[in-house]
Amino acid sequence: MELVIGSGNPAKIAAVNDVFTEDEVFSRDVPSLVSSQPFSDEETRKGAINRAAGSLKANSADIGIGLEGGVMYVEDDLYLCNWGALITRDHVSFTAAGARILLPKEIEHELKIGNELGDVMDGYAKRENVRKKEGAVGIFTNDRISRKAMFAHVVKLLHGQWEYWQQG
Ligand SMILES: O=P(O)(O)OP(=O)(O)OP(=O)(O)OC[C@H]1O[C@@H](n2cnc3c(O)ncnc32)[C@H](O)[C@@H]1O
Ligand SMILES: [Mg+2]
Repeated sequence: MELVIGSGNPAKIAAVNDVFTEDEVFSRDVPSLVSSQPFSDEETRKGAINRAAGSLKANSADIGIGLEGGVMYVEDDLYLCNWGALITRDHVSFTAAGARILLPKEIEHELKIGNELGDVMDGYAKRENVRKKEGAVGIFTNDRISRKAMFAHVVKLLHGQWEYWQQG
């Protein structure tokens, strides 16, 4: 089977490869059609769905996958949130959300003034390309859960739902 992931981000591509080990995985950097820093569950989920749909248009694969990172408020606290979508060539779609962790107030401030989390994290952690490697989730969990591992969990949720649906 052929899959296409709607991102050029290596952490996202590796997450799909980790779960769909028997399949051929392509990647296409397609637009999420939401803001570059989604600020709610709704917007982040929509970005994942748009990327899955867009990747199927850009490639002839059987399945398109979209993974999107964002942030969302619970009362006054800002959390990292993550969403995934899997869409088949026949337009059957599945969605799932990943881990959430609380972000420090200083990160919240940077995002509120318009900075993207990926850029903020590089400055905060004094590392480079955090978004393509351990991610904010890796930094704030002391490298125990990487961005790839977190997204692999989302992809597993998608894979499982699709398998369950296939069994009728
Ligand atoms: O190439 P794409 O697929 O767009 O990869 P991306 O790293 O930009 O990832 P998203 O668009 O899904 O994430 C939206 C924003 O949130 C940032 N972000 C989300 N989760 C992150 C994480 O765990 N670590 C670092 N940045 C993160 C990301 O860099 C963007 O600024
Ligand atoms: Mg992005």
